[in-house]
Amino acid sequence: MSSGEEILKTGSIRHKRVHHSLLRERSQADFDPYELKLFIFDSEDMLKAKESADKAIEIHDVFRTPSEWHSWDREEKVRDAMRKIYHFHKKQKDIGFQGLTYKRMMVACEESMGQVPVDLHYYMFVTCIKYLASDEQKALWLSDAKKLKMHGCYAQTEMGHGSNIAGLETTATFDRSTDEFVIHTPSLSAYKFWPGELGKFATHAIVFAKLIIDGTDHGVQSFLVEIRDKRNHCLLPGVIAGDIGPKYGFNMKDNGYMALNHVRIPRTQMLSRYSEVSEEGVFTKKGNLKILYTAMQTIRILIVRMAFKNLSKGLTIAIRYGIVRTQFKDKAGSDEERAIIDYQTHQFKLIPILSQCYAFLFVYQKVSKDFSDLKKRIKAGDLTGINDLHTISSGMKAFYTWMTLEGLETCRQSCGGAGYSMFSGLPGLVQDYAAQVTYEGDNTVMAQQGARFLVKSLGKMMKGETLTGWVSYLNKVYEVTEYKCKAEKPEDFDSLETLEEMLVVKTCFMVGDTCMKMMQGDEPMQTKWNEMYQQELVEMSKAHTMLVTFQIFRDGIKSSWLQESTKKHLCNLCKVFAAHQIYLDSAPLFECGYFSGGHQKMLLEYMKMQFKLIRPVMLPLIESFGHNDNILNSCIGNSYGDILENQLESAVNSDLNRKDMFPDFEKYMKPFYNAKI
Ligand SMILES: Cc1cc2nc3c(=O)[nH]c(=O)nc-3n(C[C@H](O)[C@H](O)[C@H](O)COP(=O)(O)OP(=O)(O)OC[C@H]3O[C@@H](n4cnc5c(N)ncnc54)[C@H](O)[C@@H]3O)c2cc1C
Repeated sequence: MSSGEEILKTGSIRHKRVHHSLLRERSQADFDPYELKLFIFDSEDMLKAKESADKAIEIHDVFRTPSEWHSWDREEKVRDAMRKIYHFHKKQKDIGFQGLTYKRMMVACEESMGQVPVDLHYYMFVTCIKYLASDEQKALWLSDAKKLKMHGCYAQTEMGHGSNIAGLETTATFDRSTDEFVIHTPSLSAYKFWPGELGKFATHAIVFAKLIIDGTDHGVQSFLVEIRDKRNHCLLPGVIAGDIGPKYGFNMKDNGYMALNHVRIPRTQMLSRYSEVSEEGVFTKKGNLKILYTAMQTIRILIVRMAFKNLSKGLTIAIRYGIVRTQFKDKAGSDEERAIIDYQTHQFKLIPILSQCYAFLFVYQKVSKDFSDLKKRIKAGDLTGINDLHTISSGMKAFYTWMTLEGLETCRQSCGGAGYSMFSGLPGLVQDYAAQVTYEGDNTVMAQQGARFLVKSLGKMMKGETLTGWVSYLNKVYEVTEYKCKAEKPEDFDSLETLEEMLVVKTCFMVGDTCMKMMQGDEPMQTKWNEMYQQELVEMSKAHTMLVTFQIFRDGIKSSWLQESTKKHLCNLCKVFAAHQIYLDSAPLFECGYFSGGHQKMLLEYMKMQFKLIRPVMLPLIESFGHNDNILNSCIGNSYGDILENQLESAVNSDLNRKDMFPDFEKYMKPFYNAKI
């Protein structure tokens, strides 16, 4: 048992006592954390929405997630999610959200509720109707979809075809005699596999299938197919569907499989904003298909948002735990153990992730704004910038989700054994997030889209065109690779201009070198892309994305309305972001002769200097993201710094402790103890 003095030092949720180290670190903020919080949530309105949602959740048990949630099976988790979304809809009018739009409430609540059985419906199905349906179709379907009278899923992936959408096998054959399409799954590899909400819930699916008219293949198109009878929720004739079973994460989601056996739908259910089939069976394309990028853009922006939301959750847990958890006495005779966050290696683990978290936040704000400007331009018929935004967001999708997954795993490891317990909340974060590197375009494939744009851009530049936008730095591609680093001591790296120069030189060298290789030799382009230089292409795509991220982060800080006292810390994080990216892979800078002996060591020393500045404000910087204890649902990352009582309580209440004796113990184990076998 602990002594009275020890007890007072610990955080305790039960006794509403905050750990003294967290109190000290919170009071250490030399900037206004509320101001930063306001900035993160973008507006007072949004922050208020979030705070109202938090309050409503506090007073309504149904929204709260108990610690036992971590050990629930799939069925319990799905039921919990259904219950939450039902009460959210039902009580939205009288639980303190008054005056806020539905969308704002939903955004404010989504994190507290976790995965619910309608998010794919809203993010994918409703978005598809908005972007792919004709005006007449929208008038028919959109309102029902928004009200959930129609619950839809997005059925693209097949067992045999994921990244290569052109290879999909499901067919939609036009039958002129009945004015219908016949949707059919011709083989095992054509089974739809993975769509979220298909397994148990969806009444409708947007099915991606090859359009066949009179034996001619017109490529993949999308079709609205009713799959379950709304009266009894049974599958309709010709539809075979179900849940795909347990997964690495996302286990509260009913990802499904589906085969369609000659299912007939009216001709008018082909989504016809960009292509259409007439009664006579004439296929026509209309509008500019590039506008379709805007549908993808909505999801990609959401993915950038999910990156900093998830990283900030993992970091809130890891930083609080790092401050409260102590190991080893530093000085002989001292009673005090050192907080693990004060070990240099611990700061090396967490501070670069904190810098990435803020970088992604600034990028999210920038691309959201660029996207809404782009949508206005598109309405006026101007598509300028659509390619640029599309390709930079492919790279962001790939590299941010990879970095976030790695960052979350690092947060988990930084909590030692406690981070291995499901009750810490960290394994669940890693597992659920892991899907993001695969869905919405596998990362390796996305990274290559970014690379393709760079190769094309360099080609244009070499033909004499002046590049603009995010690739404008490539205008000086060969000139900058002649630069030499002027740093003679660690302090010389302490300038945003110097750090940008390093990133520019590195990217130019990688892009220039790879593109040169792509231009030489007689091998077919496909061979060069897929067999000879694919790794270099992906690496240069990363370098480009990191450079653009740094630039957006830096410019965002400069142009923000934040006070200098806050900007100073964000600027330090921005410097860490750049220095860490170079430190992780400085080989290209040595290869092109920009770096010489000693520079890597100086860079390391420079990062140590930066870490000293950031360490005292790590807690207020991360707590500004405002994740409350219900959202984190972590026995080690709560706002009280209660890592002992709470951890033990979670353990005591866990599944295996509900029965004194394990089932079948008497039969299989007891005989050993009684020497009977
Ligand atoms: C949790 C989750 C939810 C999902 N939700 C949906 C949904 O709602 N609707 C839906 O339709 N689908 C959904 N999917 C499916 C998802 O979109 C696909 O898994 C994804 O497109 C990748 O396809 P695949 O699984 O067939 O992998 P593959 O394309 O077979 O890729 C396998 C591996 O091969 C590599 N690879 C593939 N092509 C190349 C290449 N050209 N060069 C180099 N490497 C390559 C990839 O990098 C990957 O490592 C979901 C998936 C998950 C995990």
